[in-house]
Amino acid sequence: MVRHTATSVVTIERFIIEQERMFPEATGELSGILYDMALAGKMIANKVRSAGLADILGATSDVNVQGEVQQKLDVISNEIIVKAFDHGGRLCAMASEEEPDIIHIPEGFRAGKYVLLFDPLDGSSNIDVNVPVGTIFSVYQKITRGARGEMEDMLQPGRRQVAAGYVIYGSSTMLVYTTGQGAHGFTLDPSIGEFLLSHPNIQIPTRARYLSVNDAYEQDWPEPTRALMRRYRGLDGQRSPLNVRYVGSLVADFHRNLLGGGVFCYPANEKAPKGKLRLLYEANPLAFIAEQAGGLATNGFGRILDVQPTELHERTPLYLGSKAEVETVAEFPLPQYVAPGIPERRGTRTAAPTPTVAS
Ligand SMILES: O=P(O)(O)OC[C@H]1O[C@](O)(COP(=O)(O)O)[C@@H](O)[C@@H]1O
Ligand SMILES: [Mg+2]
Ligand SMILES: [Mg+2]
Repeated sequence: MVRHTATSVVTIERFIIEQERMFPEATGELSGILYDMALAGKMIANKVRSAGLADILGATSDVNVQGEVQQKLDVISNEIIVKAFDHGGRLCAMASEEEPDIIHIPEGFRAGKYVLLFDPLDGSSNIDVNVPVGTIFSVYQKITRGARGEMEDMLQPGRRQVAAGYVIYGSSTMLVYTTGQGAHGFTLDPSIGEFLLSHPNIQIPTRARYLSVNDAYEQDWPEPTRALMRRYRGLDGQRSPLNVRYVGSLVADFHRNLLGGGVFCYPANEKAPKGKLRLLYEANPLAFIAEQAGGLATNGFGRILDVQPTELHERTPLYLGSKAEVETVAEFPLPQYVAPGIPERRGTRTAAPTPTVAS
């Protein structure tokens, strides 16, 4: 692998090709998917950047499968991604936060061997107030026979992802992705319209600085969760306090913690027994990035990437970020509102996930 520094002028396309060369059997289809995601990211960035000038702020009158009112930019971003991928011959199906069912490749187009799952616009509640938002994506290889993508191809444990990443639309637009060879960040240079390598081989700082949690839900948290948050705040004298930072856009909170060191938490509670965030297109892709950057991700009962999904839009409690802070979760016996979806290992309940080599 060619070694690059943050100052090398390397486009994402060139970087993807160099990574592909490490796999002589590669067909270029996965590289093509990453190109198309970079293109879709640029197109969405364009919309987000000028949102205040065009009539694309605000809500539609439609409610999505999550029961949330769709924002205009949710719908626009979803369309941009579907159009970027529905003809390329690389995918056999897609799934989106904004669509109830699998999105099949239209008849007449060659179906590829991969499936793509995505959150077209993450942090929708922040769109109208100019706070960073993002796009999150996850890619798997098809496992079923036949050309069409099936639900089984979507419901694979996160450890089987072949690629994952996100685009953050903040003070600059960045794309961070992994194919299992480290996590790498690219910054969009608007003057040339190119994503350039700016953060090669990201390593999440082991010494955490930030805690990202919405404590407006504190009254609904069970006692062990409150105790965990007291630990992070240094209130039980076991550690120095983490500084609280919460944007309310998962991508933005995760990105800060990935670069600055920290832990993001979205616990379950009686009212939300599985938390809020979606396993397939929010938790799994960021967990893959976190692990590739030396961090961890758990649902409080085990490694997020080992969860066997059962539904397309299933939710999960999420603790994600710096290794030591995520491992701390294991010290607090969180109540199990629902089965954690992780195959039981005889006699152990290990909240702290132990990353294993992808199978
Ligand atoms: O307002 P809450 O309950 O803290 O939830 C905020 C969370 O919801 C989300 O906005 C959900 O994602 P979407 O905007 O893609 O639906 C996350 O980005 C964020 O972390
Ligand atoms: Mg989201
Ligand atoms: Mg969304």
